Amino acid sequence: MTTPKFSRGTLNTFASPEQMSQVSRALHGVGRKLALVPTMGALHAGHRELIRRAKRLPNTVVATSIFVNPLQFGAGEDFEAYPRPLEADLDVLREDGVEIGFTPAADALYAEGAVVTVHPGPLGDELEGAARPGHFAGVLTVVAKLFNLLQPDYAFFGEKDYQQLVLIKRMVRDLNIGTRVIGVPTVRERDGLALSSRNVYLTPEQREDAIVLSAALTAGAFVGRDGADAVLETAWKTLAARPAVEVDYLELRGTDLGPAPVDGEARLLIAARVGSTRLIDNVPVLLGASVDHPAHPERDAGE
Ligand SMILES: Nc1ncnc2c1ncn2[C@@H]1O[C@H](COP(=O)(O)OP(=O)(O)OP(=O)(O)O)[C@@H](O)[C@H]1O
Ligand SMILES: CC(C)(CO)[C@@H](O)C(=O)[O-]
Ligand code: BAL
Repeated sequence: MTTPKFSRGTLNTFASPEQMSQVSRALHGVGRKLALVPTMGALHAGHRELIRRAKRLPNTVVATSIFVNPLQFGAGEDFEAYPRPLEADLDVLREDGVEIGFTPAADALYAEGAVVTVHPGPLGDELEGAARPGHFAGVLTVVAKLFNLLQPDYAFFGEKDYQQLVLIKRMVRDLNIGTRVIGVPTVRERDGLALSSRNVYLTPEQREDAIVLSAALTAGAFVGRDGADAVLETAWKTLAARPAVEVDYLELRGTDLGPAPVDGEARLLIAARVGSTRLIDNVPVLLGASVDHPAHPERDAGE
């Protein structure tokens, strides 16, 4: 079988997994590296930041996959409603200088009767996994399939989906996958709201309410020096200003999502429902009095 055509400096789109795999092997064969940015489409500035970082790598072809993965959606979730503006997405990829767009159909990616999946371990049932049973098995399975098909040297994921990033890093480590996973800080609107494809579901009023997620996280992180209880109390106080926002969880964890340390780096994570839209966010927190915190002039003046 002849290798499908790949032209440098332009967007090449492939829907066939077999063709995608052939092209990536051919590119590796001529010494090019591959960076993969997996997405579900409806591309926004968060995705574009992942692409921008990938584009910085030397001698590397950037591939973006666009695939709304049925396996990671539970019954009653928004699989059907999820936005799919494919033509606009391909325009974004062209504008950003992406050379490969991989847009498989679900029945091409999943063989009929496929039953083997990647089990995420206990963390897969916590936080997002508690609210979305089976979600992370679906995510890890599709990411493993993408890694197998493209054999990317690098793959970029956003910290907005922090638990997903931790689990993908763990999968790569535990299954000896040769891809280097790179996390990218969350891109936000000017009022702090984390960019998400699901923000389009919000009414103008809900959009106002949604600001409280990032406001609560940053308020909590700001008092990290005073310890875990202070962080959580401050975040909850901020959340109380928007009673229409229904918090699913607000948790302080270690950076690997194990228990938070008394002193050191931690992560504050939230999931909340604004109307019928479920939003997530998280921020880094420095915990305890014995670590160096950024200066806080008013308080430090009194010490
Ligand atoms: N605001 C953001 N900043 C940085 N990365 C992001 C941001 N939003 C999404 N990403 C990353 O882009 C990749 C693709 O995510 P996805 O296509 O699900 O978009 P999304 O906006 O997270 O959609 P959803 O609202 O369904 O979670 C993931 O690695 C995700 O973490
Ligand atoms: C990583 C991913 C593309 C797998 O479907 C998805 O979970 C996402 O967009 O974050
Ligand atoms: N960004 C994570 C994909 C999901 O919510 O299904």
